[in-house]
Amino acid sequence: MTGIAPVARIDGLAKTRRDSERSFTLTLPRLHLAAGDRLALVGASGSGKSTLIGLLALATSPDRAERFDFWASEGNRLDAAAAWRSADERRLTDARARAIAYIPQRDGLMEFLTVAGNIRAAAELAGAGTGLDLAGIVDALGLGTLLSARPARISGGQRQRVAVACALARRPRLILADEPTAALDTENATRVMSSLCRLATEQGAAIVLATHQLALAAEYGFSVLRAESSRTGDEWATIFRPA
Ligand SMILES: Nc1ncnc2c1ncn2[C@@H]1O[C@H](COP(=O)(O)OP(=O)(O)OP(=O)(O)O)[C@@H](O)[C@H]1O
Repeated sequence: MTGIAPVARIDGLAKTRRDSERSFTLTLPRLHLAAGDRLALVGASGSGKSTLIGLLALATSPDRAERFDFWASEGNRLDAAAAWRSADERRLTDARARAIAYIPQRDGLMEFLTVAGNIRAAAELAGAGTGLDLAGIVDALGLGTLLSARPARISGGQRQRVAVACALARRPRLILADEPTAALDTENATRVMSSLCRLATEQGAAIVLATHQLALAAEYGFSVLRAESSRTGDEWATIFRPA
């Protein structure tokens, strides 16, 4: 994956999680992402996709990172490996808030705000409210008639499109999506994926998508990092490698 504007360059990343019964180690030898890239993380349940999303979100600290550079804007490189080593929470939080949007499996909307209120709140929280083309995003996602509705009154597919609108309204450089279409039927999954991909491309954002739906990811031109998992006794391990 190469491109003009880098978003993340990660080499030699590792993270171990332990509980009383077992340990799980995730290794990511290399991931270089540029603006406009589309990458799918594919693997069985428990193989570490969500853990990797947390690492990419600058939310989970790596145990080892030979290199972990993140560009919150063009020309503005954060050495996240150094920031984690020195516990520089402020710089990590700032980059995360400004440049990374997250779409969960179920939408995470604020029930007490209307659809329009949710989208505006997402933009304001990321400091992206000024000059936001709210109408363009709303039109592209077919949400025009729903703006004054509360989330409880709209369907699962519509809610997920609002979640995509919230992510895009933040004008992120990196969109992390954790199985965003898993709870949707085929028609709604297609609608969410096509609008997400088209608008992210227009904005120049990279997308990283955790998914079991390899066919859907292939259809939208995602390259694939596959989880290769192994087990020795109570030690589990996954390496994410290009498929
Ligand atoms: N906070 C934690 N403490 C200890 N182990 C954890 C923690 N979170 C996750 N794990 C373990 O890490 C491994 C990877 O979990 P993760 O949720 O990243 O997988 P996943 O591929 O996203 O799974 P799914 O597709 O089911 O969401 C699992 O074995 C899980 O038990």
